Amino acid sequence: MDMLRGRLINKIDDILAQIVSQETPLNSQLQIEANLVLPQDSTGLTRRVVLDSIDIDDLRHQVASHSGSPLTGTPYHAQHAFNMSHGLPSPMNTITSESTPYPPVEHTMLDAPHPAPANTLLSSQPVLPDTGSNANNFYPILPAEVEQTPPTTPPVGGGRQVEGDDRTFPKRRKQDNANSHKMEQSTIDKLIEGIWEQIHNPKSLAMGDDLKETMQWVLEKMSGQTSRFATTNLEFSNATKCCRQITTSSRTARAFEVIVQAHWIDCYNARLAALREDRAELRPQEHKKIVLTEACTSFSWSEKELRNRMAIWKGYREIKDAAGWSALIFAGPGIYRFCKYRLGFDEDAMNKLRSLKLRAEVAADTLQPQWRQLLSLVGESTQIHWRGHPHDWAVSKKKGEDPVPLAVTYKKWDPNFTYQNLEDSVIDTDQWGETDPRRFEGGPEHYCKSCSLRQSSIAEENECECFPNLYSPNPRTPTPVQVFRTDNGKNNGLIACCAFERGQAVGEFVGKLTKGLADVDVMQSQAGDHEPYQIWQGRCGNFTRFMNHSCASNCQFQTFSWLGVQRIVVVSKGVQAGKELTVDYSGRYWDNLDKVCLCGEPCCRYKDRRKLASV
Ligand SMILES: C[S@@+](CC[C@H](N)C(=O)[O-])C[C@H]1O[C@@H](n2cnc3c(N)ncnc32)[C@H](O)[C@@H]1O
Repeated sequence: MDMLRGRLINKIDDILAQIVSQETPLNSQLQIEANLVLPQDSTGLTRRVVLDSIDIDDLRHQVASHSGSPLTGTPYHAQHAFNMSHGLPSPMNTITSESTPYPPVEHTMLDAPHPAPANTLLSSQPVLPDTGSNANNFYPILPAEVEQTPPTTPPVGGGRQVEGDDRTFPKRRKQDNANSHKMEQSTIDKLIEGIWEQIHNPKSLAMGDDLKETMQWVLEKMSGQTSRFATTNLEFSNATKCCRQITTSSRTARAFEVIVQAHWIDCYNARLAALREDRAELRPQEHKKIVLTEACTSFSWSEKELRNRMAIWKGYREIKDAAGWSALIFAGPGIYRFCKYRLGFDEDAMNKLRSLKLRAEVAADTLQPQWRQLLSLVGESTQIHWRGHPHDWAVSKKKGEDPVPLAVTYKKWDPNFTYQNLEDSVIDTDQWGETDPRRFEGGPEHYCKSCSLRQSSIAEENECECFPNLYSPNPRTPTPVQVFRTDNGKNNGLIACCAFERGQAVGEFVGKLTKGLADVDVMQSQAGDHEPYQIWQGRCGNFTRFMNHSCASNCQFQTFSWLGVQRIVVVSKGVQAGKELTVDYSGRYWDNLDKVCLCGEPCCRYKDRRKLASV
């Protein structure tokens, strides 16, 4: 029954999502029927059973009033629990095919305090029309489907400079019909994205507390409560902490469960193989029967019950064999459904999982190394394999290809390459002393220049939610991105492990705050009418340093002010999980740069540089 119910729910959910996104006349009804087809040797009749009828307008109204609609890409199943009984939805500088990334050109400090903006990366500048520096030169970001090739920025100064745009950043998509024909993510893609989310969530695996300790802790927290339900602020906060604690411990327990169950399948197979050798006189079916009986006795389950569970556990083992232990451990509750119904459990899915294996291990080892301790339960090595910062490794999208230490990927240009990962920009005190060149003048109160709401580092006082994943009083969680080896001559690039919704911040362009650099890649910016500054990422910064240029980029640089300090934010224009994250470096970057663009887009503006130079 469970399986039937699951299949029906999925089917009906999909139909409902389609209907809601289509035009239907007012007062349309969706009638749900089933046909009971009796065998020919019986009556030969088909009996129609009307199960229920749904008012489409009501349905559409409910979906629209819901905070996340299926049209925004949130899994429909997660939003509406369909009640079956009631029927209503409750690199560079040479013209070659291979570019050199961040060439080991010695950077020169210019004497002039306001250096010529040579070779600067300009954020979002390419989307500006060629009409000078007037603030009204607004080139709007259109929805992805209708976005046009932006006009080329005229040559200004040198090249290799990027800038942040202080106008608009991509807004979250309206819940209109623009997405109505969007394909739903496949089950495997949902599972994979779930794995990435869990790996990048520092709270997903708590180690060391056993259940008894957790219960004791919960009881202590609850002891002073005035009623069974938390009513005061403190009581509610305690209840929330208890709930979080239990949820985290049960997630850990769940990880224990899946690895032990997957391992048990290997034990079962080993026992079967041993029996085949010891009792060669028996037929294969008899060997199987003996082992099943042994297992049923120990589990105290019927054979049917055991077989049902084994079917799911075999799924866990298949996932472990394809994607490795780390993916299995971080898969989360979605894995049960995936294995139970084996929806999309095909060769294509298995190949996706195989190419995920080493990438997931790097992320798990560097972000949540305690995951390895769980492996002692199944006799596997608990040795951490990939050490350091997650972005100290350049991973491969191809299955079986080992991640490479970042420094190795720059060896041919710079044998001594090092990169220091920074959370926040650092001030080049030789240039700026202790003064942050990004700071605007102002009082203790800060209001967002974009949404006009109050910004504060105190949770209760902050109202600005422009980029909550970067700027909010809550601690930041690691961004689900990886540095990867590109296969078209661009050396490294940045890959999105999870989707980034349009308008969502991917990360802040973080590096050394300096000035006067020439002939190296820099971000050029200016806070108000203060002296311009540069952000240099040559040897220190964050993952934004690895974003390649595309003439049809899926992200853009934007200036944003948080607590009176200007930031350069990489904002998504809508990026799917598994895609390379790209920005448009702009004409100013490419000017005088003897490299060709390898973005491969039909609208590429910098692919034929030889031709340009001869004009
Ligand atoms: C900010 S770095 C990006 C990361 C770089 N690919 C790496 O491996 O370090 C910029 C350099 O990457 C390379 N690059 C980025 N986008 C490119 C493109 N579309 N075509 C060719 N090379 C590109 C160029 O060498 C460029 O100077």
